[in-house]
Amino acid sequence: MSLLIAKNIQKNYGDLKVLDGIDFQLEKAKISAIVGPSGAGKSTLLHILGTLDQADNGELIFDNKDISKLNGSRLSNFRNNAIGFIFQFHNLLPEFTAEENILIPAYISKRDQKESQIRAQELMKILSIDNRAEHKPGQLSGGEQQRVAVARALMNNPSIVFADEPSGNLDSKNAEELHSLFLKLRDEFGQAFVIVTHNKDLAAISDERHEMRDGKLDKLN
Ligand SMILES: Nc1ncnc2c1ncn2[C@@H]1O[C@H](COP(=O)(O)OP(=O)(O)OP(=O)(O)O)[C@@H](O)[C@H]1O
Repeated sequence: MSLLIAKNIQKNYGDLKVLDGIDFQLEKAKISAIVGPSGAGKSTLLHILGTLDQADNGELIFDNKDISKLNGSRLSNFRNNAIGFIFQFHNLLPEFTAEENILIPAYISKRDQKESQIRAQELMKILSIDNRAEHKPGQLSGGEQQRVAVARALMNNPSIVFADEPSGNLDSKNAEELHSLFLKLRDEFGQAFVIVTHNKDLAAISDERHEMRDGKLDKLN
């Protein structure tokens, strides 16, 4: 059964037809890469699939549930519990420690504090940042900051993590480490990812690749 099914997603910005009837599916424990030229609409699609933005038309079915019509607090509750996000620039809060940043989604969802702390500590171990828990983002390397952002994305145990150019701001060694981490999370925890990327290595290790071009999404071999 598919975790996510998107049907006939359409999005225009004024006269600009950015998404022209996109169909997309994602299974559990799969990494799906979306590639394509700059301005093709990759981020727009990712934001719509991740419910950060709304399509003009189309259907979004998450875990067998039609979420296309959700809005307001029901949509934000759904998003905060079912979806994780990783961006190119990690968007960590500079005044908070690594651990506090990781805990933010749990605070928002009012999850049990003790259990959340245990989960945050487990995630920091898995991501090899447990010795950085008390550091603020400014005291962390770029690779460590991005791993904190990955832990934050995983905090509420999302069905799907959406990542927009997650290694776009990393040097090749840190990028490679991050990519290995995605594979580990897929293999050990069945985590599913949708990743927009220009990074050829990341596209190559993904389970499937799609190309955005002229408003359409094509599956590549
Ligand atoms: N809020 C908006 N209002 C108007 N136009 C927008 C908006 N967001 C994106 N666009 C336009 O939609 C098109 C697709 O943008 P998008 O960011 O999705 O492309 P992309 O494939 O992710 O590009 P890149 O690889 O450069 O990040 C672009 O022409 C962009 O200028």
